[in-house]
Amino acid sequence: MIKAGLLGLGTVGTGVVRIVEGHQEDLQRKTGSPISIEKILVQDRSKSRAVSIDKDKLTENAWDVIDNPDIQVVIEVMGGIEPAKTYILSALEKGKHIVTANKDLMALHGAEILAKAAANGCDVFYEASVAGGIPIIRTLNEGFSSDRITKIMGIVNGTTNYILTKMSQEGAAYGDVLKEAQALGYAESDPTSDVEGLDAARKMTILATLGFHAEVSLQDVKVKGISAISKEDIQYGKRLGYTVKLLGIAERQDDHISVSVQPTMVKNSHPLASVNGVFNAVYVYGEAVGETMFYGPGAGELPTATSIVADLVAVVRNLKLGVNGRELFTPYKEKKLKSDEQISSKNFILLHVEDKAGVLAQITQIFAKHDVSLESVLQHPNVSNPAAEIIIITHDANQASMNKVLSEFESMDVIHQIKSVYRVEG
Ligand SMILES: NC(=O)C1=CN([C@@H]2O[C@H](COP(=O)(O)OP(=O)(O)OC[C@H]3O[C@@H](n4cnc5c(N)ncnc54)[C@H](OP(=O)(O)O)[C@@H]3O)[C@@H](O)[C@H]2O)C=CC1
Ligand SMILES: N[C@@H](CC=O)C(=O)O
Repeated sequence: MIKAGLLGLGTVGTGVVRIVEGHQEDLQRKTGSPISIEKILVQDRSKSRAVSIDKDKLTENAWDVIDNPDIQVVIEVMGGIEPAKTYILSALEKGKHIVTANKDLMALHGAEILAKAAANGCDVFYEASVAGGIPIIRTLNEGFSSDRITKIMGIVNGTTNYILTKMSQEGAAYGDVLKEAQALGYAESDPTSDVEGLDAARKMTILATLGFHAEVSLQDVKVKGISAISKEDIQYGKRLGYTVKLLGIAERQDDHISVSVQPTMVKNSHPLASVNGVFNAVYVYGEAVGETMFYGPGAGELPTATSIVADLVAVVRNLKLGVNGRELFTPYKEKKLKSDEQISSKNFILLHVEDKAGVLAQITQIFAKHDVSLESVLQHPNVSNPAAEIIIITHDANQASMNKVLSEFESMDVIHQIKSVYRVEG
């Protein structure tokens, strides 16, 4: 019998209990052992629970789990940095294996946790920390171990994808859809980290580190969330054949990497454009394999718990073989970040401008001056005031040139507002 301890019995913890109990027979066949959840840490034992559980298993004292000599695996699904970090490091010191869904912790302190695990011969698996039910970490570590990954592009936050889908398809108001996502258990306890892109940035830190084998830190990720996206942006995107998505984008060229999270106009023909609702997808480009994409639910009780219990199975199999602590996938390459001159993309720019002769010529001259070539220009009269809206799609342009163009636009009288600027994919 393998005994596991659970730190947390919220959305994900509840799913873990359901799967371990509901799939017990299959789990035994797959691992050769019965698996039981022995002890569960919660904040409040008196709270009613969504799953029926023997009250004696619940504790408000973390050390009942960590110091329990019968428990071999600790599953951390409480979230946050502290006290989760202290509990995980202490459990590793006691030789216990860790399964966690905590992307905040793995993005910020993954290196320290993996080093402690290596020193103690322990496993640390964190499949559920990125893209909920999609086994993307195992795919990068194992499925692509023979290839050289050059691009990882993902819709890795279910809450924002749910919000953008409802805004785009139903014209729903941002605040109402956010409340729905919270009620469905998708959003973080502080949903600001979802909508401002931080949750996605943490996940991209993890994916870029594993995909490029260099220790990418959260500070390396340029982050912009979805709170400034307007209905106008979504509508103009639609007219031109694009869907607005919050994309995490990690790229590598000649060993220089860039990682960002930003609202992006995705061409409707690109497979990421049709990933809707709480679904996530991760597009991976490998030099040898070419284009691949992995799709599935990115959040929610049972999808996330599926990944957690799969990690638990991996720990138990390793225990049987006596090989725990051998699959820690620590980075081995020096990290070199791309400069703005090396980061290149197509761009969507929406300008509010004065509607008079020669304005378009002035604008296109600025692009030409900085060597930015244009793919299309659309002018639309704004009925509410005597101005016009100009939507420009550029060809691939480097970030440094684009910054110069935008900075010149800011000082031009004929441009009333640089309304939006988005990267374009596809
Ligand atoms: N929800 C999702 O879809 C996904 C979540 N994750 C990650 O999984 C983790 C868990 O998320 P989720 O289940 O949604 O979180 P919840 O807020 O639903 O649950 C947290 C659980 O941890 C317990 N807990 C929290 N802090 C403490 C503490 N200091 N001491 C004791 N117990 C504590 C709570 O106890 P009590 O019940 O008594 O309040 C609760 O049972 C997070 O790291 C999250 O980022 C990852 C992928 C998807
Ligand atoms: N809040 C997250 C939950 C999963 O990581 C999301 O919405 O994707």
